[in-house]
Amino acid sequence: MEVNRVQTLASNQLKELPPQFIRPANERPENTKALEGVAVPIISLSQSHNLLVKKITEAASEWGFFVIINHGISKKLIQRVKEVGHEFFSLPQKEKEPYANDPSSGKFEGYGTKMTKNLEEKVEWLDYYFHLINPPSRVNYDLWPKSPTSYREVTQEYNKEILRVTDNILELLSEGLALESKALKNHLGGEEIELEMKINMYPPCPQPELALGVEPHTDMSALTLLVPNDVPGLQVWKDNNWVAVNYLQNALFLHIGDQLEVMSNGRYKSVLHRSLVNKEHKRMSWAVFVAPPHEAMIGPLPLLVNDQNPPKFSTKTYAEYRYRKFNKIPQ
Ligand SMILES: O=C(O)CCC(=O)C(=O)O
Ligand SMILES: [Fe+2]
Repeated sequence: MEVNRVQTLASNQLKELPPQFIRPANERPENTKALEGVAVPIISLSQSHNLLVKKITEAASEWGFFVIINHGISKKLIQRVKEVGHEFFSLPQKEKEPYANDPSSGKFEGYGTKMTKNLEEKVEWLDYYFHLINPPSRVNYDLWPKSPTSYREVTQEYNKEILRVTDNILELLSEGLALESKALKNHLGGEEIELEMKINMYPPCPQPELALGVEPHTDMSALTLLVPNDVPGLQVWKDNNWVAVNYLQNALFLHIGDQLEVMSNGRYKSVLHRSLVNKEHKRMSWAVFVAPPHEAMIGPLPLLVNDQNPPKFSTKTYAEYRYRKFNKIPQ
């Protein structure tokens, strides 16, 4: 199947944005500017435990988003993750196409570009690469880029490090709900917890004020840990405004996703976010989605509901949740 890649379109020195990328007026960045002078929470993981629990719990409840520093993942490793992703997308087009995914037939992993079925529906200005990275027993390494050759080793090492940080964050978030520290991780499948890598590639865009990189959405994961390149673009929704997230070298941008909002019965907020694109510069970001196995039953945790706090969300398998979200069926 022939897919028009955004990267290919962008390489044609377009002066104008093709119509399928032009957002309705009320969605355009030029009409929905981010609020100036608001800073997102930045949290150091190396501070006193009690203070850390308090800060993370507050940020997860009020923002559903925070920036993590002093997380212990080396600058060098983050740099290498970015380099191997960058190298893959720099390959000639014909070397990338064999990795093409096909979401319409359930093949989500691989190299992808969203397409429209009708002209009303607008598309996003990006290509991506999506694949499972954890647990190792479920990973199909044939679906990972084979070029550059260091891709696999670097990504496996990053998986280990992200798992370690995830464990730490889930413990702090459990404590913030007055739960036993392993509670959230256990409900997310314990050692079967799934991590998925999505590399987002946003080529320079001729009219960025009319387009979106990714449209406003909440992640369906439990958590998402993201590192961008140094081109700004991520914005989070807070108190009825968009707030731009500044680049911070070596930091991890943490999003609370839908599954943690459900499990916490709404105490933690799944953050609405979007990304903008840039006229001169290519933007890239590396998102790791942390999610339960598809067969896991996810609902408000029993210890968090009672007569005064009835469940705000229904309980269903993660597979069912995903199916509904993809097909825009109310949960
Ligand atoms: O590129 C970004 O900063 C955000 C990407 C994103 O939200 C996603 O892939 O779910
Ligand atoms: Fe997202």
